[in-house]
Amino acid sequence: MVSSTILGFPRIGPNRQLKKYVESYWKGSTTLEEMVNNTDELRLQNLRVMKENGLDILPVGDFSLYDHVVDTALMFNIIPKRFREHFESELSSVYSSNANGEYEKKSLYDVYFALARGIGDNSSKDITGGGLPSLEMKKWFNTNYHYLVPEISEETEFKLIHHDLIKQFVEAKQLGYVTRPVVLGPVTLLYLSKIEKAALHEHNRVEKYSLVSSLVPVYSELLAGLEAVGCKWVQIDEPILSTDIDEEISKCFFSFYNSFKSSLESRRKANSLGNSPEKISVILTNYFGSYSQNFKLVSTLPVEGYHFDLFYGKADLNEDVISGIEKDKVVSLGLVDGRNIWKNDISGSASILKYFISKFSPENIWISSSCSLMFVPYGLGSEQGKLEKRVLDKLAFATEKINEIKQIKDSIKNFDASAEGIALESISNSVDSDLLQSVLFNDESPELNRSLDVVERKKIQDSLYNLPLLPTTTIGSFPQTTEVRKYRQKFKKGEISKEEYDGFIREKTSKCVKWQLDLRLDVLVHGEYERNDMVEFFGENLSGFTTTSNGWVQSYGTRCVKPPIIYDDVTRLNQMTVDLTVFAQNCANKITKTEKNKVKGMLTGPVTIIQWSFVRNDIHTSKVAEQIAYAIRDEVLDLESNGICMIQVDEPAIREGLPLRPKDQELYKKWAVNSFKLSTSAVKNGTVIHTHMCYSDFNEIFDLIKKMDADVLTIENSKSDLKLISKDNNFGEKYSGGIGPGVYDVHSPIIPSKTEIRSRVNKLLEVFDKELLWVNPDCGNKTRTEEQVDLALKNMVSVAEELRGKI
Ligand SMILES: Nc1nc2c(c(=O)[nH]1)N[C@@H](CNc1ccc(C(=O)N[C@@H](CCC(=O)N[C@@H](CCC(=O)N[C@@H](CCC(=O)O)C(=O)O)C(=O)O)C(=O)O)cc1)CN2
Ligand code: MET
Ligand SMILES: [Zn+2]
Repeated sequence: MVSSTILGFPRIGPNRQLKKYVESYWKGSTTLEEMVNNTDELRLQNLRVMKENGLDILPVGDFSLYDHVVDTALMFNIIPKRFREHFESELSSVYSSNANGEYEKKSLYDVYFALARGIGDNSSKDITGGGLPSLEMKKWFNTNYHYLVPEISEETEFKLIHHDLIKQFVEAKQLGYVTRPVVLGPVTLLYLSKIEKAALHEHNRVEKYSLVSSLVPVYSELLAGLEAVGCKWVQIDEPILSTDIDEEISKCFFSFYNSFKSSLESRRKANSLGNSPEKISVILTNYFGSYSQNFKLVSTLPVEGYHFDLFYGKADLNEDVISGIEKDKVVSLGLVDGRNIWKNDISGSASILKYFISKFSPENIWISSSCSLMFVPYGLGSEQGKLEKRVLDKLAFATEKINEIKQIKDSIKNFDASAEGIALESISNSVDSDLLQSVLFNDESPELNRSLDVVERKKIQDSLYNLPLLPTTTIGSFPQTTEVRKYRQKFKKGEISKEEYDGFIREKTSKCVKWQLDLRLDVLVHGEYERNDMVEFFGENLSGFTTTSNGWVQSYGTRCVKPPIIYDDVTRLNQMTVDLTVFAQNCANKITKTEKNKVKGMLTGPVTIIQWSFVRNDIHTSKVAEQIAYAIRDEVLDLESNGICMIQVDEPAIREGLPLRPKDQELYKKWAVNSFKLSTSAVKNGTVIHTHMCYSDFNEIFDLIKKMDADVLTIENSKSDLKLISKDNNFGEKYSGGIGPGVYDVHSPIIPSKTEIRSRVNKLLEVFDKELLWVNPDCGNKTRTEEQVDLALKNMVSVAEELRGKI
């Protein structure tokens, strides 16, 4: 019989309990023991829910207190030097304890949360002094989840420093669950990691992947440990297989999986006590796309099964791939979409399943989710009676998706493979039709282009606004304090009136304008106090969207987002931001008694709205982008006609949306760029269009950024080691718009010193024309405290003012 399973389940709990449990421990209002008990209970609750909803095999090790990549790094002792030194005594107690037995638990949690959050946060009063920066955060493939980047150096000594995964397996087994531990694979781990320059003579990839041989012993120790306690299957995640891997990475796969197999075999021999347990099997797991040509390599690896993402990797429903699967392998079919919230087409899924049953033995087939279900909300329970029925009827969140897997399994009960033939053509992909009809695919359309180029526009803009050299600005949001969130919560619950809520937001906004003027910032913002989130807010204000009351998804650590759902055609019903932006501009005019300081309008662009929402899948995404772009375009024009002459359209997710394989990227780039241009190009040449990006590698999307044709680009830069401004790139010569690479990292609670900011600006001045350079933080201020923002911006403005006289 086929088995039902999933690759992973949401960790945050049905009501974001993870956030509450972990954050209250950080604040010191609960003890470590309470936090551990609470989160253990959450983890066990997940197992119960998975089982009750019909799964045969449950994942373990998919749960995490912060992030599964940092979990893996810590388990294998990948701890950067700054933390190893700081926690020397704690770590030695961990190392000296018997990994099987009890180690000093607190020590390891301290190290873990320090890696994730850094040391020197605002829980200590020492917010200005140094501190240890956390690991860098990066996007997990093309999702809005962020993982922590492990740092490997020549001093890294891979070793298995605890046995928590084995303990979790045993615990689940004792509770009667059949489970499959989930482990991040070695090649993907290296791919995601940062190799400290010290480890390499040249920053050289060959050496990075050669480290894989040192990972063989730790993985084989872990798997041998699991085998010894009766574990039959382990899921090794290698989503890097959804990208085009090169020769080096292919070799790395080949060498790891082969050496690992023999290493495990020697451990078995060494440990053999007569009654050796059944051998553990590996299911190699790829998701977010197809294996495509990588399957040739994969099919030669000594693993016992493969997982296929049959939602985003439908290309694998192909004779070449399927004929490469040996008959005795397990095939795990990712039939239920782990990235989106629409109900499954059960009969379509059943057809795919039937096809596989006609080729492989049912005992060797698993029905699964395309990827972990952590990218969709926990369950529809709390939406009942709140969401419109016609929308609710179309949805399946994580819990319902498990149920769908069971339904798919049940639907083939009476299927007789020998009687009913299923042709491959009947289950493989169809091609999109009338795509090219959209204005987004017509580069020359006047709707997409401004009448003057960026250099000519700058001349007009300079004459209008009289900004100083190195103008200072912020990215938009100001702190979303507990007070702000409480007011919004009360308003949503009906405890305060709309008038009272609006009054409070205006008061915050006017104070924020005064604050910025006191700081002597040149271009102001209104602060975004009225927004719960930069995407959800627009979802609440545009037609065709709906928002949920509890549809949270983890974005990083304990931070979550509530992606809106796009279920119909999108139109703008009313002005969304004009009132408050004009209010902020009037506040500024009143205070300065001039119209000198401009307030920048603040909107989110179509690509980011799409990327951070759950999008309908009955039309091509570019069509949805076109609809949103027209709505934003109307808003931009209304802001302009109400006197707002600088307008920022944020596109932080533009890099994240880039398809994983180069062959799919051109189409995306076209509609992504043109939907931004459609949103912004209707304004007068004197109106300054800003855009903002973060979590992007500037190098990778430079051409795309240039084509967007914004007047000013502010971009995250401080965390990525100033890669952007390395002189070799010549960006200074190639980019002719205004540019504001962030001069400090807003995601760290540590206050940037003037020295640090000055050194960054000076480096930027070596690369970019001083007439084009802006001075700003690298992202919005919403997650910081007001005190942190005040100190950081004071330093930033002071540096800009000093330098103006000197350059
Ligand atoms: N969608 C999206 N994706 C993004 C970003 C982004 O800004 N938006 N930024 C990047 C980084 N990601 C981030 C993701 C989340 C948060 C974040 O701070 N999230 C908040 C929730 C923000 C929110 O929507 N809050 C709501 C709901 C508030 C809430 O939780 N209320 C409490 C009660 C109020 C209180 O006492 O705090 C409750 O319901 O229990 C609001 O403000 O209205 C959190 O998890 O804490 C920050 C950055 C990349 N991806
Ligand atoms: C994740 S990008 C954030 C841009 C937004 N304007 C803000 O300042 O919060
Ligand atoms: Zn940002």
